[in-house]
Amino acid sequence: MAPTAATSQPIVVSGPSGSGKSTLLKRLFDAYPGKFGLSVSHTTRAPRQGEQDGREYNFTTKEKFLKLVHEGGFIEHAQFGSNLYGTSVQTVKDVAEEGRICVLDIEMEGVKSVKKTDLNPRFVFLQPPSVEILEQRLRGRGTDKEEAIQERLKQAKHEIEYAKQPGAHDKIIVNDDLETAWREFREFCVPNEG
Ligand SMILES: Nc1ncnc2c1ncn2[C@@H]1O[C@H](COP(=O)(O)OP(=O)(O)OP(=O)(O)O)[C@@H](O)[C@H]1O
Repeated sequence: MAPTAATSQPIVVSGPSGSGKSTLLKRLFDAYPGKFGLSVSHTTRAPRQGEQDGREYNFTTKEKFLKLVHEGGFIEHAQFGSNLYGTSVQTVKDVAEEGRICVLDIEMEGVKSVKKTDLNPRFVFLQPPSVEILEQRLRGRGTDKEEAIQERLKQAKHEIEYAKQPGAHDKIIVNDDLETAWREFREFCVPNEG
C-alpha cells in the first residue's frame, strides 16, 4: 500500500549532542504511539548500559560497517571521535513500509547527505540556548567522559554555524524551556493538531 505524500515525508531531527533530541523524541513517541518510527542507526561504538542492539542502535563492527558502505547501503555515514555512525537505506524503508512517518535522528554531515537523496524530508534543528548551557547538560547527563564532552562541544559549534545557513533546516527550535520546545516540536511533527 502506497502511503500518501503527506504521511510519508520523513522528518530529520538534528542538533548537537546534548541539545535534547532524545528527550523530545521520547515525548513524541509516547504521545503518538504507532504514528512515528525511528530509523535505527548503525554504530561501531560500544553499547551504553541499558542500550539494546536494534533498539537504540544497530551495534556493529568496523569491518561490517565498512562493507555496507562499499555496498552503497547507507544514506549517510560519518565518523565522530573514533566511532562510525550511519543510517542505512533499508532501515528508512522498513519504517515507511510499516506505515509510519520515519524520523531520522542524525548529525550535521548526515543532514547534508540526506539532502542529496530523493527522500525529501522535512528538517528540524534543536539548538541549545548557548554552548555553556549545552556543556552543563552534557555534564549533568553523566554519560560522557571529559574528552567526549570537549569533542561534542567542538562539533556543536560547527552544527550551530551550519544551522544559520538559509535553507539548512525548515525549523529551528531553541531548547531553553523544555515545555516550550516540546510544544514547538510537536507542532512541527504533527502540524494539524491545535
Ligand atoms: N530544556 C531542557 N532543560 C534542561 N535540561 C534539558 C533540556 N532538554 C534536555 N535536557 C537534558 O540535557 C541532557 C541532554 O539531552 P538528550 O540526551 O536528550 O540530548 P541528545 O540531543 O539526545 O544527545 P545525543 O545526541 O548525545 O544522544 C539530558 O540530561 C536531558 O535531560
